[in-house]
Amino acid sequence: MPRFAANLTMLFTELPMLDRFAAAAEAGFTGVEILFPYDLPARDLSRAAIAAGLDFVLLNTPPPNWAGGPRGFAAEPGREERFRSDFDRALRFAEALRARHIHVMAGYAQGPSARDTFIANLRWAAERASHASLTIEPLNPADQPGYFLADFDLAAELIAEVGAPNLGLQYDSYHAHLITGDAVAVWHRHKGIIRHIQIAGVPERHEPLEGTIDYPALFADLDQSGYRGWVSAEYNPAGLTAQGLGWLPRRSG
Ligand SMILES: O=C(O)C(=O)CO
Repeated sequence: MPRFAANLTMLFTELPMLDRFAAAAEAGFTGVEILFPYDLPARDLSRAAIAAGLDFVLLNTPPPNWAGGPRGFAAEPGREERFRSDFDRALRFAEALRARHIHVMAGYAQGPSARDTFIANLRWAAERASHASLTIEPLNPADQPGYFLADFDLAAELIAEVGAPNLGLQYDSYHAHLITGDAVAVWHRHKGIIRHIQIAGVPERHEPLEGTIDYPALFADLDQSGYRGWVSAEYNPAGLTAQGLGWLPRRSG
């Protein structure tokens, strides 16, 4: 079985952030991620993760107002300086939290200049954080209209063009389904460069229980394919988080 992480931005929101760590460990998760952890001190988050015995798996580069708002701006021409200072902030958090991955968010821009800007920013970030693992993730255009990265083949192309060993693909089955209609095919097509996985039920983004994607089969396939990364639960629970965890194999470590 893969290792499972809880996305604490979306799961256990019945509790204050620092209490979500213990709840995730109690539920059987062995790792956590937070989309935008920037409104709490990194040392408090780190202490909570250590106290709960959890690995910190992933955080995102900050959006313009740190903990909310649009999804980054790495592909936005003219905002390179802001990208760099915010990337350094993400890096400081990632180091304090010993986070496995930093997800570099593209932001909202289109066309060749956005592509060039994204590539240049990714090259800069990959070199600056050569010891860190960076990811990029296509988001579906219904949820994030105008987001630059909404295509898995484009993401693969960009990763090849940047050519940095520490840059890989973040595959979210929910976004993959909404973008292509076949999330499992996306996994098979791109598994060679996928270094982080997020899951949700489709199309509602609730629990990955039943429906369009056969998750037990996908988990078995991840094992057979030798996937060594994390699988993160990034969904909006339909009710209380703990009541919807029937899909989670109890021992995921
Ligand atoms: O912003 C989103 O919807 C994401 O999936 C981030 O990982």
